[in-house]
Order: sequence, then structure tokens, then C-alpha cells
Amino acid sequence: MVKRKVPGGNPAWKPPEKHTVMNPMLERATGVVNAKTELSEGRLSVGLGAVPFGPSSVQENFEAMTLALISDLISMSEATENLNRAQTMSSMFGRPRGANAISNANERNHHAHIPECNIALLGLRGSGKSALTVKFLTKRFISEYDPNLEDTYASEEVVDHIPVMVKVMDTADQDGPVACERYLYWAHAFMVIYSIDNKRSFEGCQLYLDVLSRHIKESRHDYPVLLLGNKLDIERYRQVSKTEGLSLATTYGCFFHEVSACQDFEAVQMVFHEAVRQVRREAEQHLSVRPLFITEEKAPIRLSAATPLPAKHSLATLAPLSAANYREIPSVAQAKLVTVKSSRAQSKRKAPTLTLLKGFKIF
Ligand SMILES: Nc1nc2c(ncn2[C@@H]2O[C@H](COP(=O)(O)OP(=O)(O)OP(=O)(O)O)[C@@H](O)[C@H]2O)c(=O)[nH]1
Repeated sequence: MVKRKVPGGNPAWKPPEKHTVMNPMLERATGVVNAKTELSEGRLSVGLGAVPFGPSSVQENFEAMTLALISDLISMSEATENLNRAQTMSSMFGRPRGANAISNANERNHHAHIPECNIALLGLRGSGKSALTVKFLTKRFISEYDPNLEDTYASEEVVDHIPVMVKVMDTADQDGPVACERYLYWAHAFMVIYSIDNKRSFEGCQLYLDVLSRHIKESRHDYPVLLLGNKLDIERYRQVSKTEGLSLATTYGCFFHEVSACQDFEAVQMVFHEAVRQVRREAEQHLSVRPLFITEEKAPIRLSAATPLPAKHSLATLAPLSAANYREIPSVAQAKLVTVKSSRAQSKRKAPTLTLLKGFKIF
């Protein structure tokens, strides 16, 4: 049972018919593309225009991640333009404006529009979801935790020289997948975790993979899924062989890694960054086959028949155009997002914002 109440967990919860743009970054990225289109067509006006937005912020975020590349270029020209405008104004009023004020504003602007990548960690209790989350966020291993705490955390990362706000939902299902909508409609990528010393936790993964495969099929979007065998440090108690892990991953067409939350930080970081890369790849593929700004129909999730995940790198298919069946993304606002400064944040990393965990003892 999930401790915090989320919309997906409430059977009476019904999605509103329509939602508007929830993501200012997307709004801006969309505007950028419009502006680009208009410019390429020889028109000078720049604006958002009447852009039909799709039903899914997840979908939008995918597009936005790719569009962010274009956005960065525009940001640079905007920065120059702002600087020029500020210089013009300061000479008009005879009062020089500090360059810092401009660069701070640009920095704030940059942070507000950094692309997001939402990753949901799934798995039976005790598989190490919280430990992996904490390791990724703080480089530390925890041994005490609140097993009922379900929260979402964020860390600004740089993956392949491109900044990204990685948001991690550390789920807290008691015994298998329950009320899955809260993460299905939120995440861009999923990590399904088992403990290599616990056969039952491995069997539990299949339940999650079944849910994900149905979601992927119904949403017609190939969300990346990573199967992770955790607790590699206690190899001597291993109950699940690497071959078994690999075989399950192959069956469901997902990625596979073995890690340890209490060993190398780099290995844990690598799998999170890999998830970001996969999300970017999917976004690129999706954009290449799907016209921008077309709404997709989304079928509601049915948790019945099991279907394997589609093979990786298959091309996403187009949804037919129709009166959109808008669904509001179950908000993660119910989960607490706590932003603090940590030692990692104060290190030499360029982007120091780190949202840290509540309810954990960190040693
Ligand atoms: N040896 C070892 N222990 C680990 C590792 N990861 C987690 N643990 C321990 O396994 C136990 C469960 O870890 P959690 O991170 O709380 O597991 P969880 O999947 O979040 O479990 P719930 O919070 O109950 O959903 C804790 O005692 C951790 O200290 C690991 O890589 N190696």
C-alpha cells in the first residue's frame, strides 16, 4: 500500500477532459519551433500561436527534450538580444546595468527551461529502490529507511554534455504493482529492480514488466525499461543468476544491468544516465516519425492480458487524428519535492541544484 495518496490510487479519480500546457519549458520550446518555422518561411513574427497540445506531458517532454537543443540556440541569441537591449536602455537612462543581473536572469531562465527526464523505480519491497535512489542523488549508501515513503526527487545532471533535470520516483508498492497510473503517466523511463539474493523479488519483476509492456503497447510509445539486478556486492548469496536476469530482459525487450547500491557510485550513475540516453534516443526516433503537435488518443490502461514489450528500437507508430481523449497526468505534487544543498551539490559541479531525500538516514 502506498502511504501518500496519489490520484492513481483513488478509484473515484477521473481524469479531466482536457489539460493545458503544464510545462513552461515545453511551452517555450514549442514557441521556439514556431518561431523557427515562421522565420524559415520568411515571416518575422514570433509567438506561440494556436498550437494544439497533446494529452500527455510525457509525450510533450519527449519532444521538448529534443527541442531543447534548438531552444539552447535560441537562448543564446536571446541572451545577446537582452544584453543589447539592456545596454541600449542603460545608455538611454544614463545608468549602467550590472552584467551580473543579466547573467543571473539568463541563468534562472536556463534552469526554468532545462529538459526533464522522469524515471520511476519499480520493484518489490527490499529490492533496493530507495538505496539506489539515494546512491544516485548523494553518492552514499543508506541502511535505514522508511519503507512506506514514496517520494520524487530531482537532480540536475549533465549527460553527454547536455544538462537534464532527472526526476526519480522511488515507489513504495507493498507487494507488486498497484495503482500504477501514478507512475505510468509520469515517467519517461522505468527501472524494474530486483535483488540478486532474492528469487521472489526477481519473480516480482515480471509483474511490473507485464504492466509496462501493456502500457507501452497501448500508449504506442516505446518507453525505455531497464531491468536491474541489485546487491551485486553479496554475490555469495546469489539466488538469481546473471543469465536468468538477461533472459528475462531479452524476453521483454528491455535493457539489463547488475549493480550494487553500496558499491561504486559510478556504476549506479551510469544506469541512470543510460536511462536518460535511451529517453533521448526514443524522443529522436519518435520525432522522426511523428509530426509535431498532433494530439494522440490514449487508451485507458487495462491490467489484463500479458504482452511482451515490443522489441527495442522499433519505430513508434502514428496515432490516428481524432477528437483527443485528453488525460491529465497524475500529478507528482502529492509526493514531496524537497530541495536542499548537499555536499555533492556544493562540489565543482556546474549545476548545483539537488533535491534530496526526506525520511532517510544517510551515513
Ligand atoms: N548489501 C546490499 N544491501 C542493499 C543494497 N541495496 C539495498 N540494500 C539493503 O536492502 C534493504 C532494502 O533496501 P531499500 O532500498 O529500502 O529497498 P526498497 O526497494 O526501497 O524497499 P521498500 O522501501 O520497502 O520498497 C535495506 O536494508 C538496504 O540497506 C545493496 O546494493 N547491497
